[in-house]
Amino acid sequence: MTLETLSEQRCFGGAHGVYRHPSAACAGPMRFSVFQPPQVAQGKRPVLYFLAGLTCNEETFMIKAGAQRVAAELGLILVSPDTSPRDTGIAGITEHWDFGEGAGFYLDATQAPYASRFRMRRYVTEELPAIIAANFNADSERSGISGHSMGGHGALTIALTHPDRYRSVSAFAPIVAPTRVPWGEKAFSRYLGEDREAWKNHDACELVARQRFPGTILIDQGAADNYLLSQLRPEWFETACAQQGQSLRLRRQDGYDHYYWFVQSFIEDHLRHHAAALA
Ligand SMILES: N[C@@H](CCC(=O)N[C@@H](CSC=O)C(=O)NCC(=O)O)C(=O)O
Repeated sequence: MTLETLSEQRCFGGAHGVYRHPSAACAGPMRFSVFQPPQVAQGKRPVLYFLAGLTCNEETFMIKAGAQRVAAELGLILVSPDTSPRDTGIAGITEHWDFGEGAGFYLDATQAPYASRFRMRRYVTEELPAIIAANFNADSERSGISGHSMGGHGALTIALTHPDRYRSVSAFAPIVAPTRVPWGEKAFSRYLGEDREAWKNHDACELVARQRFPGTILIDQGAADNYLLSQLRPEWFETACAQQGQSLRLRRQDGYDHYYWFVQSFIEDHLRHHAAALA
């Protein structure tokens, strides 16, 4: 596998880079970004994967969240993948902002014509970690995962499915029950077909009822989020966690909306949450 460096720049004593590589999972080129803290010069460091939301790409989190200063202090490597394969050539795939390119929902599509390219679950959980381990000074045994909105859904569902691979999880304004809200219903019916039982494997409320994550899940949610009632419904996850005995720290932040002004206001707490679990 060849890893192509698209850019690499010094940042808080470490480096920020954007990379491209041929992906077996997504059957085409994929891009991701990495912040390496200065401590990678001394040895392997823990890794935090951050999954961005609808319409975002591999640079959104790195440019807008302002995470690098504290990640440099904590010695955390940050990795943010693109939100879907690109230039797939699938008919109509760029016509919607909440489905298709830029909206991969961190699952492996089972339906034609999407199944051949939209395999973001395999990409994020298998292919990308192997690339990070092979090319960066990363301690793969100490990996955490976080995300925003669609990416919060990705972080929660991936951590709840693979608690053996991720030692910490957090989310900003996550879609916690995609099987019951319009964004999820639209994407899942296309990527996964009409069998709603299969959808449940990608729904954090359903997954937490099956098995607990061995650690506290941290979620921040803006109380003035325009998507709160229509798409997010954190109280449904709060109830599911309470029923399962899952440790959850859900913080409702007065006056904050859905966007990266909100994410950048609380990213430090999330980085410290992960660093403590990955120490
Ligand atoms: N239709 C709009 C809105 C897209 C949008 O709100 N994207 C959010 C994530 S929503 C859930 O996954 C986002 O993170 N936007 C980037 C940002 O910088 O805030 C559009 O097309 O822009």
